[in-house]
Amino acid sequence: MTPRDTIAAIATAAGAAGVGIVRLSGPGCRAIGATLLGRPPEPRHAHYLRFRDDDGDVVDDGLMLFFPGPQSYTGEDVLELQGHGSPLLLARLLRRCLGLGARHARPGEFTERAFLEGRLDLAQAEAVADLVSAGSEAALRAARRSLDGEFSRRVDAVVEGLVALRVWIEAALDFPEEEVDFLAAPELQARLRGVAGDLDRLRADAGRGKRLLDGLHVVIAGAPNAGKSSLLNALAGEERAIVTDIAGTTRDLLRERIMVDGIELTLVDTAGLREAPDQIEREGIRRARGELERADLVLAVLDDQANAGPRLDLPAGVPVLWLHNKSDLSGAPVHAERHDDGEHLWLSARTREGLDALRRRLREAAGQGEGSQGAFSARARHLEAMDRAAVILAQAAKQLHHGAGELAAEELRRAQDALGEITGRVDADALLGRIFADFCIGK
Ligand SMILES: Nc1nc2c(c(=O)[nH]1)N(C=O)[C@@H](CNc1ccc(C(=O)N[C@@H](CCC(=O)O)C(=O)O)cc1)CN2
Ligand SMILES: Nc1nc2c(ncn2[C@@H]2O[C@H](COP(=O)(O)OP(=O)(O)OP(=O)(O)O)[C@@H](O)[C@H]2O)c(=O)[nH]1
Ligand SMILES: [Mg+2]
Repeated sequence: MTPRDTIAAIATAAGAAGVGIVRLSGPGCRAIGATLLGRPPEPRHAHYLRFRDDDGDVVDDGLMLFFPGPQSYTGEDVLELQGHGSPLLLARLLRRCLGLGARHARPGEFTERAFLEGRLDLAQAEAVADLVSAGSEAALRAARRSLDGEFSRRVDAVVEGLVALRVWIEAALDFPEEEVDFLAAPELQARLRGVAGDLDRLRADAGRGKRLLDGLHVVIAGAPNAGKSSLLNALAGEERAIVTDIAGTTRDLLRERIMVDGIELTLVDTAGLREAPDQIEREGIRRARGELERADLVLAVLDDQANAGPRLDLPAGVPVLWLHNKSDLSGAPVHAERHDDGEHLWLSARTREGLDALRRRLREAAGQGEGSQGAFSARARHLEAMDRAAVILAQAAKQLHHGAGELAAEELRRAQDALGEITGRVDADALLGRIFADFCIGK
């Protein structure tokens, strides 16, 4: 292990605040602390002191905390200088530390060191960032769970299942006279299906976790003049989009981050879908279609007076909520109906009647309902790794079926590596040790 240098940064947000913290990590912490305090700092003790420049001028008064490694956030020696939350003061305090031999930390470097020291795995380190940037209570809870290792434990459980399978297969290969029977054993096939099922469930839960973090991507679509832009404005609570009674008003995509009862979501207003007369509008419609492909939820806006207008042609597989707008004109009462093509709501963007019911649906769709219980945060990177592992597992099942044990074992190892990328620790050896401990091949 090469000795690391000592890093320093202002750990608190930019801007004036009650208190601000300069944090250091690395082997120089003890000496820098001793220089500033005039004696070695006691471990985990709050020292009150005056922070001074190298020429003795008082910069600030504040607290010093020294955490000797490995009992610290990074696992290295950590020093914290807690001063008043003035950006100018904190910059001076930081400069003083740099003068004493520390260097400026790169973004994420403290958490990176915590990972390198084995204090956190990769998924947990990512959860630290997700926790800090969470835009909703549910996202916060999910990031908390990932930081506590719930996601990592689920990944490890699947990896453990894979390793156990591989050990079986490899054992079978070592006894060639019994190999064929052993590989074809229904129990082995069933176990492989079991692991694949666990992976599927983990993938689904992680997908939910990702949606919680990213916020729901909601696209408003419909015929021209149906009231799409009016709906965006009503939900945003501000006149963001231009509304006129001219069909074809909206051309560009208009994105709004909105809060619905404390949940953040992205709403996208789009050009009305029709055979457009001009080139600009046609481009707008092309963009609208592209956006629909990426939607988590489509709000399909219909003008409730225009009985059964032309069918909207929406991409398959995207959840749709049908909104019968302008109910104030059609006279239809505000209500909901469930049809074969999904749920239909009657509302009025103008009078705002029915908007609360829509907000409730959005809230449910964002996973803030019952569904978010027990969710953990996850990222696209994690989902991609699980997708790869699932494809490889399907391949392994085929090979096992054909009695190609050697190849199946190799695929299982690749699936394991793919999942290992999530936590960043492919400690197969440790797992193998644990599994071999209660594997009675030698008996
Ligand atoms: N002042 C301050 N507050 C902070 C942090 C920090 O770095 N400084 N954190 C930074 O993100 C978070 C807390 N994370 C931390 C995680 C572990 C340890 C730590 O010292 N762990 C030791 C001791 C455990 C114990 O005494 O029970 C250990 O695990 O061995 C400290 C902070 C949030 N609040
Ligand atoms: N009475 C009534 N009028 C509405 C309602 N919603 C929208 N309108 C009116 O319908 C017209 C079209 O509204 P927009 O919000 O611009 O419709 P749009 O779907 O965005 O139209 P394009 O951008 O052209 O595709 C405007 O005159 C709105 O004031 C509603 O709920 N009730
Ligand atoms: Mg519009």
